Amino acid sequence: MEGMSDRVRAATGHAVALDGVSKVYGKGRRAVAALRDVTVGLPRGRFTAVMGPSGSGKSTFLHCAAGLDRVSSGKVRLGATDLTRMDEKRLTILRRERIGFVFQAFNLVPSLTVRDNVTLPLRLAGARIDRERVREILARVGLEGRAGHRPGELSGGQQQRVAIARALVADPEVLFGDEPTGALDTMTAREVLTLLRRTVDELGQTVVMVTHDPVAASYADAVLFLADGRIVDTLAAPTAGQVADRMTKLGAWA
Ligand SMILES: Nc1ncnc2c1ncn2[C@@H]1O[C@H](COP(=O)(O)OP(=O)(O)OP(=O)(O)O)[C@@H](O)[C@H]1O
Repeated sequence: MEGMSDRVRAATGHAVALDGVSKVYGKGRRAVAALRDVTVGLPRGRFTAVMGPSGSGKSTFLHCAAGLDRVSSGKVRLGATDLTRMDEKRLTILRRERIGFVFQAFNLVPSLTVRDNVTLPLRLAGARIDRERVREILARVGLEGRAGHRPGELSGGQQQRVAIARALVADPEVLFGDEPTGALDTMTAREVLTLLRRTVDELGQTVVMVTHDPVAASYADAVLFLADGRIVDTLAAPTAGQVADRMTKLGAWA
């Protein structure tokens, strides 16, 4: 019965929900509150961007939401699963099976081919590798014909697309991106953002992305604005101009 209600919940609502989440780094006089009582739901099948001035808590938010970092208080739920009650071992398995992560620095294994980089999470999990699915994912990210190449033989944009394929291969409930276009030139960044947008529109993927770039944020369905560890604003159907205005009001470019 519990499985049934999980599935009903899974069909709608929030892929990830934070409830009264605070995160404090360090102790005593050196303590830094990176998140302060954050309550928010990240809608399933949507693309959410997270913005805010430097040091506002964006990376901390992403890491807490993805189970990469522990919260100090409050709850984080992935679907119906409370991450804050899990031990390290179960969290590691959960991240591997249910979460995808894309970083600014791609984080590919240089000695492995594109195909082996993409299938690495499956092999680590001891899961069966469906060759047809791997082919399909490589085609989706525009890297058919590159499966045998190594990362060093690819452009930055292509390497990030390998990282996206690797993040998608286990069919994660949420794909998190921490400045995924931060190391790319404008044109290449657009290609990567278009790819992320298509995974939402065509696959129903949930995507949550931290960015500094108002144009990147404009690819999302909604933007959350953080300042000093709190969510201070949201914007639906954002344009780059609107996002830049809000960031200016937050003093982000000062
Ligand atoms: N490991 C840590 N130890 C101590 N303080 C930390 C740690 N990580 C982050 N902080 C502090 O927490 C606050 C939020 O940091 P966070 O990296 O989440 O911000 P951000 O919005 O992602 O910043 P940026 O845009 O500059 O990357 C900052 O004041 C930062 O100095």
